Amino acid sequence: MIRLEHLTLRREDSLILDDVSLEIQPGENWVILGRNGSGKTTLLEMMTGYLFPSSGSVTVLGHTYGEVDLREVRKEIGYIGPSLMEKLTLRDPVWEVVATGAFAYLRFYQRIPQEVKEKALALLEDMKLGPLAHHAFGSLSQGERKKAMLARCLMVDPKLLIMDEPCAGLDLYEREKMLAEVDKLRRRDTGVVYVTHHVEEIMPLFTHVALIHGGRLAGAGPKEEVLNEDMLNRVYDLPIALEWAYGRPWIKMKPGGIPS
Ligand SMILES: Nc1ncnc2c1ncn2[C@@H]1O[C@H](COP(=O)(O)OP(=O)(O)OP(=O)(O)O)[C@@H](O)[C@H]1O
Repeated sequence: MIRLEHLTLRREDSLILDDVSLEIQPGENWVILGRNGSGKTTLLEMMTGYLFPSSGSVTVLGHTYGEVDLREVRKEIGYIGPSLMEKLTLRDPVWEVVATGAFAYLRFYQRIPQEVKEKALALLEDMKLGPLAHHAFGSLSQGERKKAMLARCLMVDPKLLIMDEPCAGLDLYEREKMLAEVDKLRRRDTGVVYVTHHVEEIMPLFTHVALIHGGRLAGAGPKEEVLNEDMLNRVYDLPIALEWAYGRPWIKMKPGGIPS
């Protein structure tokens, strides 16, 4: 589904990505985990074709970037990230913001087909946002906006869904509601790539983890293999205790990590 081969990105004197290779097969759902500034967003932007590597190649859904019309590839990819959220019109009704996903528009300037409206309303209903469908998008809480963004992506039944920290800024309750919706993606034939800082967001839906550290892949593979205390201690430079419960990994901090 995605093949990244020897990706390197240089900016001025720094190496932002350093020889990253990763293969994501159909049926796998991946989390990209790493500290601030480790290169996670850069990697996602290469998968969506918004950024090109200094060297290496990116193949997504069978298309090698640089050889295809990226607009065509993007029709098959859903994306949730901070940059898109900022562009949406806050006074538009929620259902209309969701419906724009059918055409990859930011706003409608023409009549919206009835079947598109019905699909948007059904997706909102499924996410328990039905009662808010006719409210202004800007009146929603942060968590409700994120769920509406997910509904917007699902308007086209994407083959691949790329999510950049969708739970950032959410309180515990809103985060868990969002994660429950993310986990429901198991019912669909959509591959998911999900960037986060937080180990506990790795829901049962996810099969694989890539740990990125200083622009290099520190580990990549089935989540139970990659997520171990040695690896986390190394990447986060903290004495971390890891536990699996309810199908999710959780971390606890052992004392003595940060010098006082
Ligand atoms: N255009 C640029 N020019 C120079 N440096 C850049 C540029 N874009 C990103 N960087 C640097 O590359 C590194 C990786 O950035 P990136 O946004 O991919 O990290 P991240 O893992 O997503 O971080 P965070 O978790 O904080 O969002 C950072 O050190 C950042 O400052």
